[in-house]
Amino acid sequence: MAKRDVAVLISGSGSNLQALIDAVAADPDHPARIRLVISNKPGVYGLERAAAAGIEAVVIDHKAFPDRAAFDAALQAELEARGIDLVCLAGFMRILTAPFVEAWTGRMLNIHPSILPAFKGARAIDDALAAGVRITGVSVHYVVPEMDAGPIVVQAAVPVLPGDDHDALAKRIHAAEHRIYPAALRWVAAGDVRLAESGRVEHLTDPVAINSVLISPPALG
Ligand SMILES: Nc1nc2c(c(=O)[nH]1)N[C@@H](CN(C=O)c1ccc(C(=O)N[C@@H](CCC(=O)O)C(=O)O)cc1)CN2
Ligand SMILES: NCC(=O)N[C@@H]1O[C@H](COP(=O)([O-])[O-])[C@@H](O)[C@H]1O
Repeated sequence: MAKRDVAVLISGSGSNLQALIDAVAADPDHPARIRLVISNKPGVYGLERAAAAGIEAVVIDHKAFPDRAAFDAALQAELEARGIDLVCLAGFMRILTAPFVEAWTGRMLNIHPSILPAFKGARAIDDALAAGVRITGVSVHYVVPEMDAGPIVVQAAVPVLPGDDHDALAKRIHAAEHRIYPAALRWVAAGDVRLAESGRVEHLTDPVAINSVLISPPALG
């Protein structure tokens, strides 16, 4: 089966990008290959991670465009030029326009630091802390025009511990993200998980096997 050509879109540190890079590099038979990294911000550490992995990286600075549609058109041109057929948003912090997202229906994933639909948006970890929940988590979902409303591929629970501040919870959240995003990429790239015409996510592999591996929260602390 031909490998899926993947682009990873970032805006910052790129720890999820690194988790995807490491997972793909660890398996010569991985169904995906990361061909391109795109950042909407210059100078971010994720670009150094791409360079260290020998992956082509480009900056498409959203501030250089008059509006979202123009920025998204530049993204689309870059993705088409390189024959990308699967996009992973990994800490990519720009809301994308509906025409762009609809062109990638079923072929664009996002990692979000909450158990969606709870705590949508750019401040999910702080919002969970402010809400006083004892359990939060992480979600991988297909991207749809409505922000963080796409069909769920997989979720994992992450406990909120007494005394947690943003950094303590973020560390635990990231550890869970770095486990479930590589798993989700493998399943989608292999065709074990797909978005049906109905809008439902179909797990062609035994969903119990998938979810039982991933629900267990990471080690506490
Ligand atoms: N059309 C969609 N675009 C994006 C989605 C989506 O589901 N549909 N997911 C986001 C990722 N995301 C949460 O997971 C998210 C990222 C950024 C924001 C946001 O408010 N961005 C602001 C700028 C914030 C900043 O620059 O720090 C904005 O775009 O004006 C909300 C949710 C990616 N895109
Ligand atoms: N709403 C989107 C959002 O909050 N995304 C979050 O940004 C972080 C990026 O970290 P990284 O750059 O180290 O991968 C991740 O925790 C990701 O879930």
